[in-house]
Amino acid sequence: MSKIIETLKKYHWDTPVIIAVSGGIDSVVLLDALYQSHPQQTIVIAHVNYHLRAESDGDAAFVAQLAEKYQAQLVIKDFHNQASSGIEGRARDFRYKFFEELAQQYHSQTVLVAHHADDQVETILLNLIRGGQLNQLTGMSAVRDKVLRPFLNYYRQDLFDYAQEHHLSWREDETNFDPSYTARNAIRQNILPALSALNSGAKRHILDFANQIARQEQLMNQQIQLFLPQLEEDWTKVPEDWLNPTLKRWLTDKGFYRVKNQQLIAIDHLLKNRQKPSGYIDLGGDWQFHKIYQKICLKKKAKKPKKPQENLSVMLELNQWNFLTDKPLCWSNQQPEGYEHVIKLPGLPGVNHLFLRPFRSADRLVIKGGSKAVRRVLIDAKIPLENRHHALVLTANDNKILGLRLPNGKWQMSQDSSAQANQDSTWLVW
Ligand SMILES: Nc1ncnc2c1ncn2[C@@H]1O[C@H](COP(=O)(O)OP(=O)(O)OP(=O)(O)O)[C@@H](O)[C@H]1O
Repeated sequence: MSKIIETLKKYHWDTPVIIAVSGGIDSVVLLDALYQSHPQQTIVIAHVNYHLRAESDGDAAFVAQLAEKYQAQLVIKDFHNQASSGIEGRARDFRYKFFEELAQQYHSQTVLVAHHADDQVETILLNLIRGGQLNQLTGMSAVRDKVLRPFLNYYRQDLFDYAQEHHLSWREDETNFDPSYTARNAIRQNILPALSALNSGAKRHILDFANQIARQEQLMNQQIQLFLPQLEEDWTKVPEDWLNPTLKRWLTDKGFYRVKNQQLIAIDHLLKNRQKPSGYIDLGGDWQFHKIYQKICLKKKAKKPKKPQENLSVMLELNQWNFLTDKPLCWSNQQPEGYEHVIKLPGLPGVNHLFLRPFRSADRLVIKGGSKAVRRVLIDAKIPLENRHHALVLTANDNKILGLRLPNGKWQMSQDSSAQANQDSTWLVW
């Protein structure tokens, strides 16, 4: 019995099985071998008529004949291309979406496609020259969701031999032979033959490398799984060499499959930059990667925050409640009782009003033995960059800063030793 049939016999599928048949030699061989190896299996043939070549309708008619020959059900879906570029990708997406719909409709867990070892080598080389992530060099997976590729260990020649031996006929796609048509064709027609002339084992060696990479990836993944919880809890706990691969996995787990190398490098720089305890990197779309001290997270790009007008200050009048902050705030000269939060202010003789306004870059708080820039206070209090503009300073007149209200609602007061708390004391309450 043919090795190919033996290979298929090893699979046990629930019925029905969906098989993607283009009418080309690969899928014709797969269909025949499926039929021979699983004679009791209910087979559903899925075919997409792309209407891209003059022969497209002929292909569909040929596939209909195959359905009769193998007593299979047949579903043909028409693809009407409206775009002028990116047809290949669009056609592929359309095809896999169609397969998934069919699988649901027929309650099937299995969609067979006939990619073989030569397709795999071409895919690996294509990915290699396009650039991207190392794991793309492992090529197509033998199983992904419901899609199964049982021929990845067989070369085109093996399928050709099978077709000859079993007197099969198939449709030829002339565009497959035109190297100017796609990069894949150029690899198939020119580059792989040239590589094989240099070393007859070239294709096998490329596949071997891909398998080794896949195994390394597996090992890396096992280790990365252990680091993922640490990354979320406190990224500085992840050993430096593992940070980048763990981040990559974290991003893909969150649905970011197409993060570019440049972006990963930028993220790496941001994390290691001690001068910048918080910051972000654009990931494309509306998303950003954020570092906030030891935490990392993904955030939707904030709509440009309205920068508070720096000169906008709110006057606090004695014993009047003010609603500028999330909890109403009052400056009072009456001994406060029963308030959750009270701050005692030094006597301010002759002062009838206080002001609350967004901080300015030159603002400084008085501390023991000197002063400290409000900007620095915010950094030391680990207020993320994007929240800092919510900080408010309390002033008696424009220059004398009594205190700072942090965006997290906490206060830091100036420690002005010249100002005595006395019977003229006032209080801030909220
Ligand atoms: N028109 C089609 N209708 C149904 N199945 C198809 C069609 N074209 C291709 N397939 C399935 O996809 C397999 C791969 O086909 P082919 O190598 O032509 O596609 P490709 O465009 O290189 O594929 P991919 O984009 O999936 O790598 C075929 O063996 C077949 O199982």
